[in-house]
Amino acid sequence: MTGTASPYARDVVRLESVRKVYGRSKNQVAALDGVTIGLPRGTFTAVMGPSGSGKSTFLHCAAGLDRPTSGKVLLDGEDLSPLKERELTKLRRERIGFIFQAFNLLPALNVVDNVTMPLRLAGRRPKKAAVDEVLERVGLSARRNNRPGELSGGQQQRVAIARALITQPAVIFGDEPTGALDTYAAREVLTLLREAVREAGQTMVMVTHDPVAAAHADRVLFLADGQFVSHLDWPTADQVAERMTHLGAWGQDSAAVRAGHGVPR
Ligand SMILES: Nc1ncnc2c1ncn2[C@@H]1O[C@H](COP(=O)(O)OP(=O)(O)OP(=O)(O)O)[C@@H](O)[C@H]1O
Repeated sequence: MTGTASPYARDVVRLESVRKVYGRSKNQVAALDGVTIGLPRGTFTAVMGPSGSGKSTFLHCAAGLDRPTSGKVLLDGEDLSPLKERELTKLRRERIGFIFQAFNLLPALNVVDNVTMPLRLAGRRPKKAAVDEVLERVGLSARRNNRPGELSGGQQQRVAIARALITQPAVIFGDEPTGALDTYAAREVLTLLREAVREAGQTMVMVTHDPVAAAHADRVLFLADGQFVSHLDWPTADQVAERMTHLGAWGQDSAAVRAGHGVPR
């Protein structure tokens, strides 16, 4: 980028005044209520917030899976709003990686074929060296011919991480990527994600309910009622948990906060 580049050029993902409204008239819900935020290249961001605060909606809008009601989403400076469905699908396939709680692997395919699926869908021939490297990175070189059903949950999620990394996407979005894993496997997966950011300059955005998972991020953003209300840089899990408690995320406070501020608009 040159000196004339936008001051936001380092943001891989940028949302500007994004609103996402579901429903009609008095049943309307502003799931995102005017969100402006930039996610810089090579950073690991966790998004937390009480149930119903808009985390999934944020992820879906930021990843081009859903269109905002108003406002803009930019990926590497490119405005997604004018893109047609086919162009969005291509962009998601080629420039965005996804990791889901439920792994979403194809059960009939072995590890290598699952990992290389995004390349083949994009009409690109997988290079053996690149596949070997990504399997090595996630510690699955010895399991390359196994099917998902023959792997543990943590190993399956590592296959999904390899599948996300192989296209060298601009950004990887994780939707509760450790939600189905035990503590040990979750820590392994988070360490891998952290390394992909630190060593390979990957940009990573993860929605999570788990303060321990969030504490692996550089920055934790807190959503409440469709707006980012605060953040913590390099927090401990305890600091994240405390902030969540203040947002009324756990226990009786949660219902009180939602009833008080009213998520529906
Ligand atoms: N398709 C939809 N139709 C109507 N309302 C929706 C739809 N999707 C989400 N909402 C509403 O938008 C708000 C935000 O939902 P969202 O799923 O983004 O929250 P969340 O923070 O991800 O919640 P959770 O932690 O429980 O998964 C909620 O009030 C929800 O009921």
